[in-house]
Amino acid sequence: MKVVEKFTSINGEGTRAGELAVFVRFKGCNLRCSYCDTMWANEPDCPYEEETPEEILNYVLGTGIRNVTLTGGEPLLQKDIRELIHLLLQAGLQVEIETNGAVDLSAFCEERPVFTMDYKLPSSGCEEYMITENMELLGKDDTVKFVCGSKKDLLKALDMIQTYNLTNRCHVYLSPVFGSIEPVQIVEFMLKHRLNGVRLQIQMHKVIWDPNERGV
Ligand SMILES: C[S@@+](CC[C@H](N)C(=O)[O-])C[C@H]1O[C@@H](n2cnc3c(N)ncnc32)[C@H](O)[C@@H]1O
Ligand SMILES: Nc1nc2[nH]cc(C(=O)O)c2c(=O)[nH]1
Ligand code: SF4
Ligand SMILES: [Mg+2]
Repeated sequence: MKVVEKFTSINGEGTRAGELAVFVRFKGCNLRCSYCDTMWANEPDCPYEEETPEEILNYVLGTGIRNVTLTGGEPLLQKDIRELIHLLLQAGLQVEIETNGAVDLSAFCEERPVFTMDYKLPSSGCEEYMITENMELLGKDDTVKFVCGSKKDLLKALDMIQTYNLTNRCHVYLSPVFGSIEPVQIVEFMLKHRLNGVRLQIQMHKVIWDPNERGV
């Protein structure tokens, strides 16, 4: 598996935000979002370590931390990702996958990690690649995250939340594209549309550390 970084931190996003977590970031992505904060990991010449699922499991176990986030890049494109998920779950770890909404989740639903799935909005430039059938596969422990950079993005997120009845299906987060929309604009939008059951999320690691810092 192509690993570009592994580190321990607090999870800055998602339902376990604020809890300790181990991160494994994989190389490569099938999208190119306008705002991507880890584009470096997607570049063909990005250095990586080739690691087996067993080696990754041993690293994770060695940290003594029980939450594991697999991210990237797009983690679900790694050839051995199912084997890795299997090993981590078997070890009793809490496994979260950050995925981009452009990979069919049906292949990953037997042995079930927690999915934090983006729905890429218009300002990402990648909305056309969204597999909306994935919405039907999500359950109460999963999350749909809308990373919003504009008013148009917010309106599209509202439309998707209503169309797929998302707040009754899973967790729903609105998160600003870091630095390009004021969080207060999202709060005002939530108030205006009475978005009960939806949460604003700010990436905590970008507040705690330099926003461009890697490995945190
Ligand atoms: C870097 S991606 C990796 C996982 C997967 N490729 C995806 O897009 O979900 C992890 C999360 O960071 C979010 N993200 C990336 N760049 C961001 C930015 N500039 N501001 C806020 N969130 C960002 C993505 O939308 C995604 O939810
Ligand atoms: N601290 C911290 N929390 C995170 N949660 C999701 C991350 C990601 O890049 O997917 C991330 C990250 O890069 N750092
Ligand atoms: S899908 Fe994720 S990793 Fe890929 S370009 Fe978009 S934000 Fe970056
Ligand atoms: Mg990140």
